[in-house]
Amino acid sequence: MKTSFPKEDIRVLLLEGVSQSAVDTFRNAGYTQIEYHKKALPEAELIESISQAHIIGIRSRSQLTAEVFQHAKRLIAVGCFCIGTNQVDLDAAERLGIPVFNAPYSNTRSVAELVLAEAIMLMRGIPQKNAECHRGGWSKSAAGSYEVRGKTLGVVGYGHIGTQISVLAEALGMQVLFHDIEAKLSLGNAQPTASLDELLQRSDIVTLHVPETPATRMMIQAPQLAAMKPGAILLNASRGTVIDIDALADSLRSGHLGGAAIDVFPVEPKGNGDAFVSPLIGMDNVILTPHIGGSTLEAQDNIGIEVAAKLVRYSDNGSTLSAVNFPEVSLPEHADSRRLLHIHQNVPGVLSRINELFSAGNLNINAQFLQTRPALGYVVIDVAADEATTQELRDRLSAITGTLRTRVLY
Ligand SMILES: NC(=O)c1ccc[n+]([C@@H]2O[C@H](COP(=O)([O-])OP(=O)(O)OC[C@H]3O[C@@H](n4cnc5c(N)ncnc54)[C@H](O)[C@@H]3O)[C@@H](O)[C@H]2O)c1
Ligand SMILES: O=C(O)CC[C@@H](O)C(=O)O
Repeated sequence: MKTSFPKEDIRVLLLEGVSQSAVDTFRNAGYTQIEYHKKALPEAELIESISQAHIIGIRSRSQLTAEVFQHAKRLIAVGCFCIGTNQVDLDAAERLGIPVFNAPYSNTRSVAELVLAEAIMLMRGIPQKNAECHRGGWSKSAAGSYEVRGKTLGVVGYGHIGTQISVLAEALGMQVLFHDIEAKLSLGNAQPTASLDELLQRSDIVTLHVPETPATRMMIQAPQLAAMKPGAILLNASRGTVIDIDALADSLRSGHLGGAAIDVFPVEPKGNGDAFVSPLIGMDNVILTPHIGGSTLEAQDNIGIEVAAKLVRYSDNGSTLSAVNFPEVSLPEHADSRRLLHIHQNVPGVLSRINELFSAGNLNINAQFLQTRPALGYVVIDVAADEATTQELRDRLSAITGTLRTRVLY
């Protein structure tokens, strides 16, 4: 479809080595200006690049702060090629009328598989045995080595990842407890606990699958670690801010916890080759991985397609379905129509002023869809008008008080 702003002029900035499938999705949709970086950019470079970009795609390392958004004068949309969106100031993006998209499901199975594999490895003491063999040692013994069958797994955050782990763990013969702030339907025989503390006290293995929020920051500190069973195992593939990492190192050093597998850290290197620093380095009973819980080729390939397709859809047709910070609107295309987008502060009277413009011009609206959030309204309008009239309408729509952005799509 011919868009009013030529696709070849739309600049797409892709950072952090997002999958080639994202690049292919943009190219197949007619987007040719794609700037691709394997790493996250340092802030000054990010600001420079984002000031030219219409669309940006990131993973978990690029911090899109309110300050960065101030420089993003041309930006129309953000794609997080991952689940977490804590690296983006979603409110700042909303205030500027910029929708943010993510991939809420595509890597969840990969995380679930890794976590269960780590649970089994740690229960057998394999990380220690592996390290000893590499040092030329030999310690053939069953001491401290257990099956996971019959053990209790505590899942904190019973969402897309937590529930999959729960089902797979039951298939291995484990008992599953879970704790969530929302009421959740138990899958299989999993049981909710009355509190986080109860889960910590009753579980042999605890695995964390909460998002980064003010409530989950430092959710696991020294008292929570002390509440866990002696010899218990802690797994974290959620966000590095959820655990007090120094307290975890102390607990492991004291021998209270039996082991840990940590994929996410309070401070992570910006890219491959940069130094990794952690108080957990050198502990044989700790599996350390470089934030790769969701990094399988299958997951990254699917994420690339999913998020790029959402960005293309928004850019081509205005659909904001599944945006995480924006009113969700999707309107089928109408033959013989031109499509206008109007993003505005959600204050009374904007829609009536919009519609007054159309009736004053004696213009027929073929379709209209409005959706609001507390701070923001988004209306998509299909109008029977020629190109010049539509552009003129756009100028008038832009002058309505409270307008944040307007676009003529086609
Ligand atoms: N290591 C990786 O590579 C990797 C990959 C994917 C996701 N993640 C992280 O894992 C997190 C979880 O992913 P998901 O797909 O399961 O998300 P989800 O949104 O489906 O599930 C999160 C669950 O946590 C619950 N929750 C929120 N705050 C809570 C609190 N204070 N106490 C208890 N429960 C709380 C929610 O109600 C929800 O059920 C993501 O937000 C992301 O940060 C990491
Ligand atoms: O790919 C990444 O950088 C982040 C992966 C994961 O933490 C997510 O939130 O999906």
